[in-house]
Amino acid sequence: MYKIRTLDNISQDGLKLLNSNYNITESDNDADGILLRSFKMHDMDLSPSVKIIARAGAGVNNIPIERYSEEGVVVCNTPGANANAVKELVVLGLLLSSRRVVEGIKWVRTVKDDKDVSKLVEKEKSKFAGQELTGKKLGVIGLGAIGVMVSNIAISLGMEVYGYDPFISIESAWGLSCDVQRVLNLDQIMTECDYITLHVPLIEQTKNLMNKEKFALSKNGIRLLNFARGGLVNHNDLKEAIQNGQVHSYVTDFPDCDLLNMDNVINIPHLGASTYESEENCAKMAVSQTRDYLENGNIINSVNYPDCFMGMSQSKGRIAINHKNIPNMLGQISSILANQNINIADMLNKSKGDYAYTLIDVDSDINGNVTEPIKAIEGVLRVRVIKKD
Ligand SMILES: NC(=O)C1=CN([C@@H]2O[C@H](COP(=O)(O)OP(=O)(O)OC[C@H]3O[C@@H](n4cnc5c(N)ncnc54)[C@H](O)[C@@H]3O)[C@@H](O)[C@H]2O)C=CC1
Ligand SMILES: O=C(O)C(=O)COP(=O)(O)O
Repeated sequence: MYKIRTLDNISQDGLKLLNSNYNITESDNDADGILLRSFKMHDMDLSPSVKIIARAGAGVNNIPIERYSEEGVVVCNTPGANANAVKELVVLGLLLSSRRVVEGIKWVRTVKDDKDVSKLVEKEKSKFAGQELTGKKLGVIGLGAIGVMVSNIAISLGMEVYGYDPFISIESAWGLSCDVQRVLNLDQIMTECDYITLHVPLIEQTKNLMNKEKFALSKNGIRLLNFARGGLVNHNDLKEAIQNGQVHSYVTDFPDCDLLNMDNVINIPHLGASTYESEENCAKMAVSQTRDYLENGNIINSVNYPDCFMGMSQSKGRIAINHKNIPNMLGQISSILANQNINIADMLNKSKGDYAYTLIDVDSDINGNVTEPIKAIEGVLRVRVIKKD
């Protein structure tokens, strides 16, 4: 029986995929796997029972990945599962920053008791005139699952799209419309574009990516959209850029006290991924990845350990070892197996950065004579025996 802890609301359609071998636990002390969305885990010490953390979503800046990696815990996310939902909200963001609909709706509420609303509307509507998207230049920073979709839909809206991503994946490059213009440095996006939208992860290198220096390069009156993370934008610098007219409007999915009452800031309460479809997609992926890891040792969409897939074990037993990516690990593991006269039927060893994973199918039962010496190897972080059903 496996125990799963949920730290956020996870779609029931996903949780339904947990079969009768699974229980949801309320306790922090006995979970095998954790499912979460944006819950901040930085202050959370994990119980040694936890083997996998699945983020039903894309961003993993709410998880202390390095610390958990050292504990041999696999952290995975669900790439692309909520991208369409975010793309659609970005389209709304482009429109909200162009057409003064928000102010218009607020104003209409103030005149709702007026006897001749329609006459008043026609008289006052010029106050809320805006601009069109067609023909404007859009800079897309980050061309991953979301950035590609946003770029492509902006092309169909008639925008001129400039894309910047020095680390673009082959898959994203294939998915990107050939009408998107490739930009090799961020400054070009700043100088060329009327609209800029951010789709990069929040990591050390992207913190305050939008700052005083960047705003100083921009045209007057740009529209900045942030559906990625608040920390990508330096809020003090943004305030100044709004005050001096460089930024006409800022549409963000990450409201912050500093900006709540500012005109020209449209705050959305982190709704990018909040559609039934996206919540279901993310939860289903997160649950199935969690199950595959717990039941078969397969790693899918991990952000800290290498992806490894050997299907279901057809052998007598399977042993899964999370370890540091250092020399002679395989040599030491296989000699322990050899000493116990255990034959290796199949094996996979892969690494990702400082960490590695070894999955071995063996033709004999695995017991403490094997697992204890493997655990004692320097650099081994976790050893798990997975039995065939
Ligand atoms: N508002 C919301 O509800 C949601 C927000 N997000 C945020 O959006 C971010 C992006 O999501 P996805 O597109 O699904 O992720 P992704 O991993 O598919 O794409 C991220 C892209 O950013 C690029 N990148 C990384 N560092 C860069 C840099 N310094 N400059 C330019 N490009 C860089 C990567 O090469 C990659 O192509 C997430 O990390 C998350 O923070 C994601 C989903 C929902
Ligand atoms: O997937 C992401 O990165 C998101 O920001 C979505 O967050 P949520 O699952 O809506 O709490």
